[in-house]
Amino acid sequence: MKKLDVQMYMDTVKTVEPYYKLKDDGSTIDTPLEVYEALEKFGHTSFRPGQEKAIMRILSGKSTLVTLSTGSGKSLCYQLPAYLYSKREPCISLIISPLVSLMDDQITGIAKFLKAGCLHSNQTKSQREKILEAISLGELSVLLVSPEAVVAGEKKSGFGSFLRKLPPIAFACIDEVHCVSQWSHNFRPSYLMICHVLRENLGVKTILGLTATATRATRDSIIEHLQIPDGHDGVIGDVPLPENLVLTVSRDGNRDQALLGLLTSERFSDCKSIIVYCTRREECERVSSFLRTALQSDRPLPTDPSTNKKRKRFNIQAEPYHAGLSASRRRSIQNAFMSGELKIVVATVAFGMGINKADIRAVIHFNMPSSFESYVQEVGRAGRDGLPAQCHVFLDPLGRDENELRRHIHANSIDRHVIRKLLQKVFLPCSCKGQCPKHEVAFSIEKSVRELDIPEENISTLLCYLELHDQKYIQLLSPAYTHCKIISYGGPLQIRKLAKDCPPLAMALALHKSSARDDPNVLEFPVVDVASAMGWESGICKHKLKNLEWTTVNNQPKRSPMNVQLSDLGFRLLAPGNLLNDQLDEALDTLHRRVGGQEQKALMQLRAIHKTLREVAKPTYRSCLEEVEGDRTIKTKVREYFDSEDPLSVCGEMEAKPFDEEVVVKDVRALVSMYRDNSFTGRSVARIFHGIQSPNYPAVIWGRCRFWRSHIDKDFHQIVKIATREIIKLR
Ligand SMILES: Nc1ncnc2c1ncn2[C@@H]1O[C@H](COP(=O)(O)OP(=O)(O)OP(=O)(O)O)[C@@H](O)[C@H]1O
Repeated sequence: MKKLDVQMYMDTVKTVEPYYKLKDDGSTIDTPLEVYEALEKFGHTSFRPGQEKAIMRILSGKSTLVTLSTGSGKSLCYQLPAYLYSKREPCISLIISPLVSLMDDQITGIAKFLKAGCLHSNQTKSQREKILEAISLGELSVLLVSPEAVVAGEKKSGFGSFLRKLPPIAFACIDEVHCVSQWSHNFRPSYLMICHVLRENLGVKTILGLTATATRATRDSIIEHLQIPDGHDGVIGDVPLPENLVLTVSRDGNRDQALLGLLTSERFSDCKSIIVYCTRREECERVSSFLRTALQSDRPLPTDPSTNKKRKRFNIQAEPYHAGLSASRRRSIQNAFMSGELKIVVATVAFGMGINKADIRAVIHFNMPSSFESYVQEVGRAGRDGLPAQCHVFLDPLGRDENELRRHIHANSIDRHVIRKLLQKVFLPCSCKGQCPKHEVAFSIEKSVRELDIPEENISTLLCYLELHDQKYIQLLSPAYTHCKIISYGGPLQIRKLAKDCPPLAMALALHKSSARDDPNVLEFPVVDVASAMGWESGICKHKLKNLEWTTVNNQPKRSPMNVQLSDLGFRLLAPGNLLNDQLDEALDTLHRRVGGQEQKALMQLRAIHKTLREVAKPTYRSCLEEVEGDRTIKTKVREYFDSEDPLSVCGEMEAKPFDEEVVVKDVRALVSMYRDNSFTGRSVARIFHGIQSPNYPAVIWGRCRFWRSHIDKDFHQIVKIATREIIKLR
């Protein structure tokens, strides 16, 4: 929404007063009877730890962070207040959840008396319209939406427009709220903006954050984002890792055989639903077919000691699951696993986000997890029913897993000169004197991705950082088409004739005159250039231009001989054009520091978990079959990590391991001379050597090059340095 629209919208928004008043000292009142009655309505006789406090805080209008382990009953913390608020007055509670593919399932899980609906981009138009109608009729008490839908709320039409139709919002709940701070930098840029939009654009005062994993540092940053009035006192949490999980680690030389041994051992053989996590897609495929073959062999049937009868032959089916599979294949594998038909899923971490299967009995990390945060989240998918569940990590004795995970981290780092190029697209020079009111800027997403050689998501993130910067450098607008092509079937004269009544067309013609033009019947131009030359908003220009396709004959609308095509979706924003060089440098430094900081942090998180797992790992899986006293050590260490003021201090100094430069130098030269047409940078060479794909160097093509992944064991930044130096020498 634009500022003015926001103001108008905010003026019409009726705010919802807290359900209960706070005591004079700012604390919540004692829990009234009606809250217990509501609890009973949800089918429970008593609160689980943390629930009562969270519910009373939300009913008293105090923003709160709930960090409870998976399966501990976090949903009630928003469902019960939503129920009471909606009983008192017409209002809605907004639940922001990143799990778009599972929203429909989440709705099914909500008690029927609490009218809930969801809005997401995977719905058909008619499904969406039905929900919108229910919203406008005030029939819904709870609405689940994706973070993107909330942030896209500035659009006048389309997906984001529903925000204007909402009844007063009682409170908002952000699920997986750690995304605000932890991996949001590349996971979902929109998470960075949510709190801002909720507060500024939707007038939400109370926000509830839910997560299963948050270190102290993450909690600190969530407290800041949610503006929790009483800081850490407003955090309700338990120690991650439920007691029913049995955790072990081993560092077997032959992991395939060890995995097989583990699965057929007494500890795991009765587990009916198992997730095996691998880092790479290829590994998922390989391990699942290995398991299928190995587990379905005609081995003699084991005897069941209780009945003394031969047990049924293993009916194990293992299937891979990763982002490289088609959506329908992924869905059918997920469904088979959920229904219990499929026993083992060998998956990348893409599997499991929001999987709500209470009886997953085991989670095995065939490759080590990338941080304690991911570890806790991934093992937390097992044993949600509270019954014992088995978890095991295989640690590569040679540390190759760590290299593999490091690749993923480096994939998101960005060169300083690339950030500078992006800033040049954002801050276009203008001639404003004094404070610039900010101009509309739009640039093609596709072209920028190619030019900067970084994915769209990373560009969005950088733009979000600029918007959230203290200086509020820019204001992001929703993406829009940037290019206009007008084809006149009535010849060039027709274009000029219509230009008389269509100022944007006249301006396009004027601007276009100076450039060479091949076909006189065709006029092509960037819409924002025309808009800014006129001082109009590009949306209005596009509307006027699109209207050229219609004419009125005898008071009837009729197609004109013009065809107006809008194309090339672009990032769109408002930015000042007269920033001083110092300010530009500052913006550049901030972004570069932030990206570098994220990379450094992820590397340290990886190192922290690797170091700890190495300390607790048994030499082989066999030592983990019966005695599980190691379990205690792991749990203590994980808890220490989450409670520590400075959890990453366990890593010590990060030093790159020295390596033989000569080999790398030789390979850089060979690569550059082999592919002369490519304008390599130090980073693009390092990415190839580490097997990291980018928009201009996709794995499907470069994966065939002999240098792909050839130096994965060497420090990425050292390779960037060496390659940059060699490329300059070769020029
Ligand atoms: N007070 C309670 N008494 C008994 N059972 C409860 C209570 N609160 C919640 N539950 C039950 O606990 C189970 C898990 O709850 P829920 O799905 O809310 O967990 P969660 O913390 O949101 O998990 P996740 O992290 O996976 O989202 C549900 O079956 C729910 O009905």
